[in-house]
Amino acid sequence: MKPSDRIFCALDTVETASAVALAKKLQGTVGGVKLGLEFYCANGADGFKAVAETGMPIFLDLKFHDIPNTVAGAIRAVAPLGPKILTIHTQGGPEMMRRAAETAAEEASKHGNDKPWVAGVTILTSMDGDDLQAIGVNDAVADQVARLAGLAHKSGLDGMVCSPREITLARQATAPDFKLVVPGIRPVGSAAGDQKRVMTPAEAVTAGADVLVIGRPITQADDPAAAARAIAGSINS
Ligand SMILES: O=c1ccn([C@@H]2O[C@H](COP(=O)(O)O)[C@@H](O)[C@H]2O)c(=O)[nH]1
Repeated sequence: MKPSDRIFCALDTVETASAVALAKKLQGTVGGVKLGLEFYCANGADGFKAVAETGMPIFLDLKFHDIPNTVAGAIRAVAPLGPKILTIHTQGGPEMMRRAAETAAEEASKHGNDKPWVAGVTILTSMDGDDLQAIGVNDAVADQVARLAGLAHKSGLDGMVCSPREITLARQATAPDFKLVVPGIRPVGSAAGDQKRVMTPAEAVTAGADVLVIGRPITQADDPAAAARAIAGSINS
């Protein structure tokens, strides 16, 4: 796999036209784009379809977190769009994750699409140990991520979302082919912003990340395609 193919650029905007323009500019410099809550709440399925028309593979990052029946219904609703990756929260528990995985597989075959990877979000990369304690989780971030990783794998998910700092332990708690989707990526010199558990692109790939999710270091650059190329180059070297 080329280093650039591992990069999914987060298009966090409410404007379909900006997302489409950026997706076009990034053609050939990244493996796909990510549409998340901000974009989908503003533009819904029509916005998704407009970006999909550029030909870019799409990671639909809606982080479903609800009872099993509701999450299954949400997956049925977005499955016809044919996303390459979908996210749910692992904290919804094993039954919710099982239903999500089953539903994604059934719906993909019904609509003639490739089965999306269903990836479980563990602990958001914007959180640290103090944030976990504040919500009543007294374990260290690493221990909680390892627990959720094992649960996600046993529940039939295709992969998980974790910070680059937990890649090694996530791999140990799952399997060699379990997809590790990794935000919290900051090239040397980039502002961390609200991200608390970060590493550089090269460090994350060396540790074993399958997909690097990178937003602002690309989208806020003067030349986003050049920024994406520089990131891919840093992974290569
Ligand atoms: O734990 C998580 C889960 C998802 N994200 C998403 O990734 C991007 C990161 O964007 P940057 O601009 O590179 O910080 C963003 O869309 C988040 O919603 C995450 O950061 N952490």
